Amino acid sequence: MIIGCPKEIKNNENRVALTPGGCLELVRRGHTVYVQTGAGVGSGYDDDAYVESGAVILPTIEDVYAKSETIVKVKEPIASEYDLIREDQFVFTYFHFASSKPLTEAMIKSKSICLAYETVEAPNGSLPLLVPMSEVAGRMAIQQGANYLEKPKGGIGILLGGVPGVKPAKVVVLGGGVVGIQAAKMAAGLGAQVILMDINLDRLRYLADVLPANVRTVYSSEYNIRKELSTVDLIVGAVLIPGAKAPHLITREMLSEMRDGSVVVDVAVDQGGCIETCKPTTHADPTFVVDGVLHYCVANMPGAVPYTSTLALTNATFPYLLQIAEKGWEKACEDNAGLKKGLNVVRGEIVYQPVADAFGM
Ligand SMILES: NC(=O)C1=CN([C@@H]2O[C@H](COP(=O)(O)OP(=O)(O)OC[C@H]3O[C@@H](n4cnc5c(N)ncnc54)[C@H](O)[C@@H]3O)[C@@H](O)[C@H]2O)C=CC1
Ligand SMILES: CC(=O)C(=O)O
Ligand SMILES: [Mg+2]
Repeated sequence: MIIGCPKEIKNNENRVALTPGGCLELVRRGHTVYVQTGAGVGSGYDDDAYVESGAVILPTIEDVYAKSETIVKVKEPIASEYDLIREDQFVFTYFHFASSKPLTEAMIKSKSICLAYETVEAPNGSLPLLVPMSEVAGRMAIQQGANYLEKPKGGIGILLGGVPGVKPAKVVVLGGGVVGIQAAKMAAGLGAQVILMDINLDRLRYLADVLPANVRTVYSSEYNIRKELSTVDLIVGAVLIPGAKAPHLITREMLSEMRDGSVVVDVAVDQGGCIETCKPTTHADPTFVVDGVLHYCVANMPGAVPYTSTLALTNATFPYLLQIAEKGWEKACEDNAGLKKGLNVVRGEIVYQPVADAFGM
């Protein structure tokens, strides 16, 4: 198979979808690997490392798309890439279709095959290609939240853990999945008073068992969320309904109950965000203020820590890429029902129901 790995072009996206180690495994098995020059630099891999692993370096993104049957990348194609993707080309990456109608329409029009990392399922129903980046983003959410709570950054001016004799900050985490548990652990470790909300009672039982005493689990409802708004310092948005547009757990109207200088970090922004006022931001310009509340809504948080994220991501994606390379995507999906769940758009049609529902298509 001919596999191409372009350089990511989203703002401050420093991850790369294929490491030299992965490249070596593919080339050994007789596959051809094209890597765009500089694709790995942000993650610590120069072109020479790929050449030593048997890859061919191409000078432009156009070359990579034109010469490859399969494209493996990290983030969703952005507008300048839409026209590079062609009929029958197989694209393996994060897509987050439900948050972007233009992307969905462009991929339908391309007649390519789009297999989205974020909806691939493991036999136990977990999302193995989302988990590692959610682990990164969950941890980062607290680092970022703590930073923006500082006064010079626009925050209310509170230290997450407080100090002896002075109370800590209050952190509310909406969604107790992978992002949620990592965020809660980090915030608790720093000494904050943490409230972790979910609607899955079994999950709440588990969270209550494994998390420290300064994390309180609460059933997620509008009533329970509203009760915290006037006293919360930091809210982390971490809900997910796989493949679907995120539900708005905090509406524009509810936001007005929060204090000036309080912070929301809506990690769920890649699926549209669970705070109504959230809109995607970049690492270059990560925040904006609505009604006195500082919003951090970066859609590619792990892109800022590529030395961690590239390895964590490719450890998970590579075994699937190998199945696709060895068998072709159709046979690989036939043999692996969880991989097949990643198919979102195939040759001009949406094949993933929550994406179709998001746009009434
Ligand atoms: N911005 C970024 O850079 C990144 C964003 N993400 C995103 O973070 C979000 C969360 O991902 P994960 O934690 O991996 O998902 P997950 O599936 O592990 O957890 C989601 C949790 O939300 C809960 N939930 C659903 N509806 C709820 C409600 N109404 N109230 C409270 N909880 C509710 C579920 O029960 C589940 O426990 C996703 O949108 C994911 O794509 C992940 C990584 C990076
Ligand atoms: C999952 C996601 O949005 C990211 O890793 O950038
Ligand atoms: Mg206000």
